[in-house]
Amino acid sequence: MNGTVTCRGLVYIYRLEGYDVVALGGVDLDIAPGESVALLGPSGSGKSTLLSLLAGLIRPAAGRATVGETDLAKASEADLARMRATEVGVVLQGAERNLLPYLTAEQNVRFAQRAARAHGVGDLPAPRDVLALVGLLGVRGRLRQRPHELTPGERQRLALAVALAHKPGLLLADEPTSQLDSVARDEVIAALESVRRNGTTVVVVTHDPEVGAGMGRQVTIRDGRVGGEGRLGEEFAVVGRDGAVHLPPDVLAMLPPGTRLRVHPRPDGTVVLAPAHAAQPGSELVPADEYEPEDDATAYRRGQIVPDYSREVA
Ligand SMILES: Nc1ncnc2c1ncn2[C@@H]1O[C@H](COP(=O)(O)OP(=O)(O)OP(=O)(O)O)[C@@H](O)[C@H]1O
Repeated sequence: MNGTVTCRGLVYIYRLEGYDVVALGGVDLDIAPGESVALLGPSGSGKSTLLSLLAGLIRPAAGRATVGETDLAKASEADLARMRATEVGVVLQGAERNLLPYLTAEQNVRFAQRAARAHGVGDLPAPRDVLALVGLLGVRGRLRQRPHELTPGERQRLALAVALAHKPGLLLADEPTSQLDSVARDEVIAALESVRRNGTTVVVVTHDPEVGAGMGRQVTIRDGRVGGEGRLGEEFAVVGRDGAVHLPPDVLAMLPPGTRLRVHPRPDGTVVLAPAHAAQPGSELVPADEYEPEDDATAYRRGQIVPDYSREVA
């Protein structure tokens, strides 16, 4: 069990006939063992592509990514197969795609352990323990039922159990709550939390803010890069390796693309971005040594100041 993820300038390009789609344009991301992270962001921003890369299903076009000890750019196909069989558990979108319909819940988990066993992993957990971890043990004899006999929420938790059958250090789940009602969704969130408490790193792609809130950290992917982060209820913009910052949508509405900004570092470690068009003759920004945060309201009304962005982003 390790579960560490490191991405540096990670790029992925879909090469289509006649043109390329740059799905990831330089992702920098660190995930520590035992963290739970939600990947959020608009449709098409690159979340699923990032998940597929971390799962070793596709290869980076450039940049670096490691999962545990495996360098995803340099690893051989055999290394990647080993990583998938022993270190990473993947839940594809749509519970059914992860399950064999003719096997019972318990048999599905046992079957999923075969690849790890083939790679020499001996101390695999009992399927019942894995099912207990996701809250499926003792639910009306669910162990002996087949996927179609389970409720949608139970089916999704069985898909989690199958991905966890070989006790991976990292669980990757793509939209694990899509098409679930709120009760089933909350059960999946609780199962993911139980998995994290058990020591597994959890990375979930989701559109659901409730799922995002249920994870310890929220990472927003925009245009193929990490655009922002949330931790403990606080929102942060993230400075990219090229110095670019994705402004939150409400600030972007005030500062549309192409706006010229004056950038004023402040002694207190904050930075003020002032649109060039807002500066009136004789209304210079408050000098750094006289700057007080309560001046913001006045300066804001003059259109001279926009929200501060801490340089000390997490
Ligand atoms: N197989 C593919 N072939 C070509 N382009 C693709 C393929 N898969 C994804 N893309 C493109 O790559 C970009 C990122 O897609 P991706 O599916 O990773 O985004 P996403 O954030 O997961 O979107 P969604 O939330 O809608 O699932 C998009 O422009 C998408 O159209």
